[in-house]
Amino acid sequence: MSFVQRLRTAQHAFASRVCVGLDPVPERLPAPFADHRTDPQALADFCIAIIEATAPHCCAYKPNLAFFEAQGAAGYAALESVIEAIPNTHLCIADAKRGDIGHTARFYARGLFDHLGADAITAAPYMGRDSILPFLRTPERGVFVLTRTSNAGSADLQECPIDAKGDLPREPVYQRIARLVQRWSAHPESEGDAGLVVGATAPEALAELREVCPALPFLIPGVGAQGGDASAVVDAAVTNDGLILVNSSRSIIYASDGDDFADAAAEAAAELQAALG
Ligand SMILES: O=C(O)c1cc(=O)[nH]c(=O)n1[C@@H]1O[C@H](COP(=O)(O)O)[C@@H](O)[C@H]1O
Repeated sequence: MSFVQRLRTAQHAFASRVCVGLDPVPERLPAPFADHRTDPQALADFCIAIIEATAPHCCAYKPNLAFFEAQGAAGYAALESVIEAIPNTHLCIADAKRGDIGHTARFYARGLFDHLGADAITAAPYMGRDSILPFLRTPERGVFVLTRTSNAGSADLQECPIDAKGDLPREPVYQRIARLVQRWSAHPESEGDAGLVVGATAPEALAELREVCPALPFLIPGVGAQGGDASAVVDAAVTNDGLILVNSSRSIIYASDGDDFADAAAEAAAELQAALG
């Protein structure tokens, strides 16, 4: 089954468009971990408790590799056990933000898909088609390409106009990225699915990109801690064909710093699930 079909199935099964972001910061681990916050095993135990509590309210998890790699080899082992704990009914998006020449990208793909077992990954488009296509050569997997990101500096490059080229119009860089991702997705060598990463903090860009790419799945971070509005996201980006997967990390996993952290995370995930309809 294709990545998009699997995502659709998971979204139906849990009636949820929520992706829970797993971005564990040792200093922020809740009270039950107070005595061993710097132990990478605590990162794993915390994330696994979050997964168990939030599973009924979400369809996917997005571990961001940075938070695990920061702990070295033991942190990477923690990441492996966290990914293993994600139920088969849910998808795993490895937030790795890769982007390198094709030869190297093939090995990134191998590590993330074959070794870690991610269902999809995130990648940066700066190096163009041969940096993305290797991720699309794996059947049943997905790659979400950074298109219009949620952060303060996103406009520095992404909103710059870019000249017309061939049948591509003059347009802002983020729209060009979307058009190119659509082409890469339809490339004869592509066996996986491509999608866009579009921040919830720019709902007008979300709506524009939905016009450009009516059927690509969108991974949408930026609700919760970054202030994006869930209902604006739904208005801008939901269509019959185009799935949205809305990620929130801090507002769910740190909903409480007490003994009730897992219940509080479940409640925060359920609230986002309800807000996304
Ligand atoms: O690729 C991403 O997931 C991503 C893209 C983007 O434009 N903005 C963004 O915040 N992210 C990631 O999404 C997560 C957002 O975390 P919270 O702000 O805590 O919900 C982090 O892991 C970010 O690295």
